[in-house]
Amino acid sequence: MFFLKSLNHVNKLSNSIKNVISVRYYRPRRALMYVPGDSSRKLTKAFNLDVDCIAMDCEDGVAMNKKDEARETIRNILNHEKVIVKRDFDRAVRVNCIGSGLCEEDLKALLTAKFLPDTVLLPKVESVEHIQWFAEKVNALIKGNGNVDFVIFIENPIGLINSHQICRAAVDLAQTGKFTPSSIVFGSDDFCAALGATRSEDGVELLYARQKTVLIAKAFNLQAIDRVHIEFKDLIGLRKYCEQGARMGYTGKQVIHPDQVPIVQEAFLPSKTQFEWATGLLTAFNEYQKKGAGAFVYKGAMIDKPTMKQAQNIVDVYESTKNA
Ligand SMILES: CC(=O)SCCNC(=O)CCNC(=O)[C@H](O)C(C)(C)COP(=O)(O)OP(=O)(O)OC[C@H]1O[C@@H](n2cnc3c(N)ncnc32)[C@H](O)[C@@H]1OP(=O)(O)O
Ligand SMILES: CC(=O)C(=O)O
Ligand SMILES: [Mg+2]
Repeated sequence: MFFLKSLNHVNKLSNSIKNVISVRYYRPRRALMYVPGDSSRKLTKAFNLDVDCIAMDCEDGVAMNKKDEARETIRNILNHEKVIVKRDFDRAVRVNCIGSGLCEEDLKALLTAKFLPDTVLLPKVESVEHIQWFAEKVNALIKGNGNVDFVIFIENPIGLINSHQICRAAVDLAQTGKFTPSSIVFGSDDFCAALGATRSEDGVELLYARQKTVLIAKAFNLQAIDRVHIEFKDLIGLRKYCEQGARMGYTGKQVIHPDQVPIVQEAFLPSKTQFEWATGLLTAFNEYQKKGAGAFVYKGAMIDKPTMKQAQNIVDVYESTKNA
């Protein structure tokens, strides 16, 4: 269900479960926070927050006449080693979309800085050709053994229709490429605009696209990152939509304002009760496997492999996110 990179994360395990359960490496993106790349003030503020992912933006958060400034400001940041204040965050960049004619210049500036960004976010992906274009540029620009995580944005109808082939191409080209597909972002604002839909309180106009995006993500073992709640002062609504997204299978949510971060980070973190349920279940599962039993009863419910996988997901996320 989740993207796995290596097993070296096992060192972070709590002592109590260290010898019983393994934890798979997981780079969390519960809150993916946009910061306009031309705003040094906001960037400085963001680096001091307790947030999983900071997306330094060259795209829609930046005015057309500030694109050069954003690119230069972000490149200067990437020329310095990442400084961890609150937690080891994902230092990500969102480049302009391929159709804009600005993407190549963004990639050239950002992938040749002294340190690579951890992740490149590519908006408005529409086709396999977009992925091929991206792979060619990234592979040519990144030197040596460098590799970046890759986040695909689905934010218009043609992108959604082609999303299966897009993900297939990304996963296949990554085998020999310098990028690793990690997530799909649902860009609901652009999606609404492209659809000609009117945003409503319950978001019914986006339901199909929101569900299909999470479905495609999970089919390719990618994280699924839910829509922005643009009414950033409405923190009660934000919590409600986080809970709804998490129930649908989303693993995180895009945010635009610091006040949104703690609510989102908390909403996508499994509770201590869930974690204890999961570790207890995994321990029992290991014991029953040794005895040759595939199915068994745990806390009154029948458990077999699918429930074990859900429990493992909870442990992975909990362990990777709890440490500041
Ligand atoms: C659909 C999409 O593509 S979404 C992605 C593109 N959009 C964006 O990136 C927008 C990001 N967000 C923002 O720029 C801002 O939050 C706005 C414009 C919406 C509101 O900004 P403000 O009016 O300054 O909000 P507010 O006064 O409440 O901000 C409080 C503090 O948080 C800071 N802040 C606000 N947003 C951010 C942010 N995204 N990152 C870092 N710091 C931020 C402000 O600078 C301010 O700090 P300061 O007083 O020390 O300067
Ligand atoms: C986040 C974003 O890019 C969108 O909703 O369009
Ligand atoms: Mg968008």
